[in-house]
Amino acid sequence: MNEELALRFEGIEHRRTTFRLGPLSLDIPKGYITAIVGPNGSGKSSLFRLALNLTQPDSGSLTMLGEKVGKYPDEYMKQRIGYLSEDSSSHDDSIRGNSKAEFHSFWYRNWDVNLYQELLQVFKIHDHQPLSKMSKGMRRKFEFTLAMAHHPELLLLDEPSSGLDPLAWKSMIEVLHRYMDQGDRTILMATHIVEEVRRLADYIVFIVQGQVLGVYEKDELFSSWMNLYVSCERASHKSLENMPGQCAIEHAGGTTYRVTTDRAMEAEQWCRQEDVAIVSRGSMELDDILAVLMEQSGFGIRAYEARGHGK
Ligand SMILES: Nc1ncnc2c1ncn2[C@@H]1O[C@H](COP(=O)(O)OP(=O)(O)OP(=O)(O)O)[C@@H](O)[C@H]1O
Repeated sequence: MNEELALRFEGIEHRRTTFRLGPLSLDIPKGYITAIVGPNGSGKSSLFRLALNLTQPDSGSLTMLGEKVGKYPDEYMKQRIGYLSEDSSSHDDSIRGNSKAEFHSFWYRNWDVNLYQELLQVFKIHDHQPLSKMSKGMRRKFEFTLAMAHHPELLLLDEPSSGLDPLAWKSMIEVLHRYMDQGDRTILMATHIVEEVRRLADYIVFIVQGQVLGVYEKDELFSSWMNLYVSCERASHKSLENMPGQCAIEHAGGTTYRVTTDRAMEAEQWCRQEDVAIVSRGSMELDDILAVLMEQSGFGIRAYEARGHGK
């Protein structure tokens, strides 16, 4: 058993009529924030449902906080986890916020009424309303508050900022930073928001069509991926293909080419050696990197068209 891991997916496969997740293996380190990033329908929420034992894999095994998922009753594991699902449950619509909180206080051993009240104030929530009467953002903030208030060791957040206004989003980021400051806490979050990943994540997992494309340390990822605009007499598609980490080459006019590399430092060194002038450098955003990775793995638009589809 690895004490350093919050979650371990080992050879997990989950088949549905129109979708197959895996087979995949994935380690989520303890003490860090990991963001799962991928297009709609790629399997992010499915990973959460498997971790929470809401659905079971067809093969493989899953370990969470050192325990095999499914070995103990869910009630035991859920004491240690805070979960914010993508959608609110309609079963709770008629319940008032404070009644739901009362239920949580009874059920969770570590329920912290002071933290609960503090977060209500931070997010300006009035918990006497029925949940169905709260606005989408209000309800999201309330459910986030509930997920936090029993001091979970592990937070599973499925698109946490969905529906939040910019001020509430900032508050949420601060609350999450404060949560992590306590040490030995872990967050696994699914998100489409690039800025959220930039501000929060230590690690990034890219997932597409049920397959993990890679796990990356965030700062390393952003510093190693770059668009280099290069120019030289000899510059031709052919010679630039030898640039280290070269992932894509596009003619940008005249003798200038845009080369995408995932090994920026080595690529620049190569340019100096080969007498290729670097005209400018462009950092890459997460969605650009994901698009290139998808092309490389055969999941991208070009790869799709090359297989004779989409014409
Ligand atoms: N209850 C279900 N029954 C059958 N198929 C399902 C069910 N829930 C999800 N799926 C399918 O599983 C696939 C992955 O869905 P999932 O919700 O895990 O994706 P996601 O990455 O979280 O997407 P999004 O970014 O849109 O939230 C989709 O093709 C979806 O249609």
